[in-house]
Amino acid sequence: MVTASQVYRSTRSSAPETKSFEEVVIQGLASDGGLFIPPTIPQVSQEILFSKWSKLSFQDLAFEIMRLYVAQDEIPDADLKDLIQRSYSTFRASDVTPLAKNVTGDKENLHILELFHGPTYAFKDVALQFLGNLFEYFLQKTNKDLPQEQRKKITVVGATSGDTGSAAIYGLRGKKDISVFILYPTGRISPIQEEQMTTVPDKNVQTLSVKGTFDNCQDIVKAIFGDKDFNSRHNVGAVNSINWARILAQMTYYFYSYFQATGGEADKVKFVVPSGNFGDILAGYFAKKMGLPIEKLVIATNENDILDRFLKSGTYERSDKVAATLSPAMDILISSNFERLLWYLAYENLTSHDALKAGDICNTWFQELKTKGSFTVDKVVIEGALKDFSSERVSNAETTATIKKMYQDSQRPEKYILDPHTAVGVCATERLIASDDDSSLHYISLSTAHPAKFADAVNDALASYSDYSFEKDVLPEELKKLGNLEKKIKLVEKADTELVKTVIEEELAKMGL
Ligand SMILES: Cc1ncc(COP(=O)(O)O)c(C=O)c1O
Ligand SMILES: N[C@@H](CCOP(=O)(O)O)C(=O)O
Repeated sequence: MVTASQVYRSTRSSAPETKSFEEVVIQGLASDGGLFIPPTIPQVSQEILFSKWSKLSFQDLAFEIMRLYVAQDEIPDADLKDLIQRSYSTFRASDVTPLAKNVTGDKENLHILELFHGPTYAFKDVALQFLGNLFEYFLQKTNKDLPQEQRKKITVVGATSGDTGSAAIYGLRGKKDISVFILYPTGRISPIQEEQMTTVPDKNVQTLSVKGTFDNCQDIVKAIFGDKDFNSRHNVGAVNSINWARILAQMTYYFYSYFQATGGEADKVKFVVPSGNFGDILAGYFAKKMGLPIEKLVIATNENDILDRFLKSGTYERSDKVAATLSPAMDILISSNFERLLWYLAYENLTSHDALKAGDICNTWFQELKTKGSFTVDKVVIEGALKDFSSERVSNAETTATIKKMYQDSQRPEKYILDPHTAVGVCATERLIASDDDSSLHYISLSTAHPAKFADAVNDALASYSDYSFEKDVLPEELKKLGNLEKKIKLVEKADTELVKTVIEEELAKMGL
């Protein structure tokens, strides 16, 4: 039996058709340009949450959550468990996403959720190790017993501001019937991020360094998905958080860390999430809507603050003026996943609770964004958003000051070193702790990357401390070796969709897969 939360529809569709989990994972982006969502969010009772789920391991919890969104017919229990076990066996931490509790001592209840213990040292591994195995699983089923020339092949095309790219590559390298093309903005990712992506020798992987911004790369990827001809020739697949499986896999750590922080009690918890494309925090929104009693989800942005401005003004505005900040993976002005949230806000606001009408409204907003460069939502929509979210904007100077402050003041462990994205979140968290002045609240601040990935920002903040050494205190052995490996980069001189498509087809021919 398929339940209501195991079928999907596009955020822009006003037609009754729905899709299966497999269809949305393989297709990535809906053909009308919208994103896939489950119109019904499953509900988990407080009884199940606190007497059952709070006692589960990360992997068992992931299974319980995913089961609600994936029908048995599509992935039977044993296969889903196996996919989960294999995906998290590559992590360096046995509990996958450990929580550093009370980092600043007992008074603040400030807990840091370390999401960087996967193969590429960023939170993206949590979802992309799983998505890589999921692509392989579905392809193996489809291609079983087919001769080579009839096998279905997927061409993954993704955009990265630094972390998604390497996590996708490590999730998909060497996988049969899959080729991977990752676009990144030339000169706007850190040297280690570039080394991680470009030193992978597998034949099925190619990085494309594009002259432009991350938003340009993301626009090209979306245009490629919208190109019916190209798509039917190459079966384009998505690894960005437009792919629903990314959001699904990220839900687990909201539940898991909540139970770790509160000891399994239903205490008040705020999650603070360094945000760019809005995929990470959206997983928290689903956890909250499923019944986890989250007090608030706090969007922490750097100086590229479209989300913060939207919550304050109700106007979502396209702009080309992306600032290069100390947290470059969040240098994003168009946050893909915001569209998913807007669909639910439109839906909740309709007294008829009509999914088709919600699709219509969402479509109108995004057509306006395309034609006029902005759209404005009603006050009630913003009021709806503010029930679940608040936002904080953090400057470069505050980011540096937070890395320093944590190094000086942390107690468990001492001299805790933050990456600049995590520092944006921790700065926002410290602000809230001061303004809330409520010792019963727990704060879980998401640590989205290992500091080794952002040497310049970390060294700028800490170089003046005589006992600090990046090589000794921060850089893992595994990352030290990357500098000696050969790099495979293809430069794309202009952020142009046609040019990128041509390059992909040339490279695909060379791969000969
Ligand atoms: C290190 C890091 N932190 C935060 C973010 C923002 O996450 P999201 O795009 O899901 O909002 C990203 C990139 O997405 C990232 O790479
Ligand atoms: N910060 C990301 C940008 C892409 O976001 P995604 O979550 O939609 O893949 C990156 O590091 O690439």
